[in-house]
Amino acid sequence: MGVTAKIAPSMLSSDFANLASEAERMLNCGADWLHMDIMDGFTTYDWFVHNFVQLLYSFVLIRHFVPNLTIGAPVIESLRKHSQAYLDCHLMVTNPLDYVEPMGKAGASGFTFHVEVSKENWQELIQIIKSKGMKPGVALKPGTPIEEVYPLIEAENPVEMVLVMTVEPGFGGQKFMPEMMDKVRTLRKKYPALDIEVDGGLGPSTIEMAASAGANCIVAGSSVFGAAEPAKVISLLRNSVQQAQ
Ligand SMILES: O=C(CO)[C@H](O)[C@H](O)COP(=O)(O)O
Repeated sequence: MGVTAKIAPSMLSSDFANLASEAERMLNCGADWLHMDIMDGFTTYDWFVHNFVQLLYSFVLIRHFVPNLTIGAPVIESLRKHSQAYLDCHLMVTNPLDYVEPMGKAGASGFTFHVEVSKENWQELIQIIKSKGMKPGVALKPGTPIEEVYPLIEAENPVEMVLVMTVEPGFGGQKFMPEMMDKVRTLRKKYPALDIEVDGGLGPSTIEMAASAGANCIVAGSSVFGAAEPAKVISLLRNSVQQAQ
């Protein structure tokens, strides 16, 4: 396949009050990356707008992307002071462009934005993300067809990773959606050297499906942080990806 396994514990499942030591613990357990979920909140009002005013989507009436609030650039900046790890940042926000500069300054390593909110400006986004020294990635929600990311992979200045969401974005601990594996298989067949990340519900019981479909970057939150021996889970995830290649 020509891609390497990257196991990225989702820090969303960590003890945020002890983020630096949780990060160090994961790296000592064998993590390659630390996955950082940046979310912008989603109120009842936003839900109404999101669901009933879809036609006005392109006029930017959707104010928030997910129904949860997590961390932002200040937390990335704080963590960066304690760790040289690759910080794989997943921006579940409506206006990713607003976050590029602060996230770059804070020390993010990867900046993955959502295709659903970047239809008009993905070229500009990729260019600015790269100019700030970050690796650009594009993510898609379960309901978004895979074809929507092809132009971003085939562009002259392309994204370097595709994140296939295997749960609805917003919360850790949800059930893995096996039907998303068709997207991964299609991507892997079409782009043998592409980094393909999966996120949501990954753990010992679901990794075989993701690995055999062709995913090489594995985000895992509750299965790693909830394990008595996280190192064993990380090692199992890595072995599954390597054996599938
Ligand atoms: O992006 C996310 C939620 O939007 C999380 O990274 C994801 O759900 C990982 O958590 P878990 O492994 O517990 O499902």
